[in-house]
Amino acid sequence: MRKKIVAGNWKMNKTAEEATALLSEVVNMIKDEVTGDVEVVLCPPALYLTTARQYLTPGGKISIGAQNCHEKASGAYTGEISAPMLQSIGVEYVILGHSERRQYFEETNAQLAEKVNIALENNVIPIFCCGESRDLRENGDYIGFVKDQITDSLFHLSAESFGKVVIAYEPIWAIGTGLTASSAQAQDMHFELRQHIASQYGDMIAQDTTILYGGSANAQNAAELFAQPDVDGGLIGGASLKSRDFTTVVKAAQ
Ligand SMILES: O=C(CO)COP(=O)(O)O
Repeated sequence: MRKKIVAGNWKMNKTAEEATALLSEVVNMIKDEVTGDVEVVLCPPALYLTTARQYLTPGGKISIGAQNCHEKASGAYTGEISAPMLQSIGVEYVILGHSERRQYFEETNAQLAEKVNIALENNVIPIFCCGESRDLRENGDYIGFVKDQITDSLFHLSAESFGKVVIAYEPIWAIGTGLTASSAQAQDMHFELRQHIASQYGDMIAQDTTILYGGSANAQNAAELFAQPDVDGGLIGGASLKSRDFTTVVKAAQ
């Protein structure tokens, strides 16, 4: 049985004081209200990862994730953060290949393959993001495009390593726009991606791969999205910045 996961990507939001308040609210609400089998991954800005760690109880439902890491283990890369550093402070996950990083920081599929490698070498689980633009959705082979992102950045992995990766399908046109993919659109793409994974790694691994949906998922639409057979949870942006909304989304996945 594959894992259900709801991850909150805070992006570049919250001062230290605000972050601490949100962490404490979210941790308490999840502890009190979420009884089912769903893993929660909080991905605050890197500056607050150590603080986030201190709020978690060992063996609990909540893990922490970074929003990015560098493809090298260490060195003269001013301003960057490496996978060994993340591991050394107890970070379990790292978001890689978010469309904002692809767009604003020109991350390529080949570079992301290196980031995936170094994360896995350091026991940090990649949450690998993929997704098409609006233009591609309307005018092109958007399914092929997203499959290629997965092929180019992940299909060099051994079956054992691939089995650790979490995929997040985030159509760019749905991110921060309020334009959620319909549950049918999400299901169709997740089904296609699972078939694609099966073609490389076989049906067992494909069935065990957690595929999250991201893009304007919120307290109102999460239940319908997560009810789709191939949607295994969500990667949540805006709605992860409010403790009540985020907890409602998490509950929708249990
Ligand atoms: O990019 C996202 C999560 O990584 C989605 O953001 P929104 O939920 O704000 O659309």
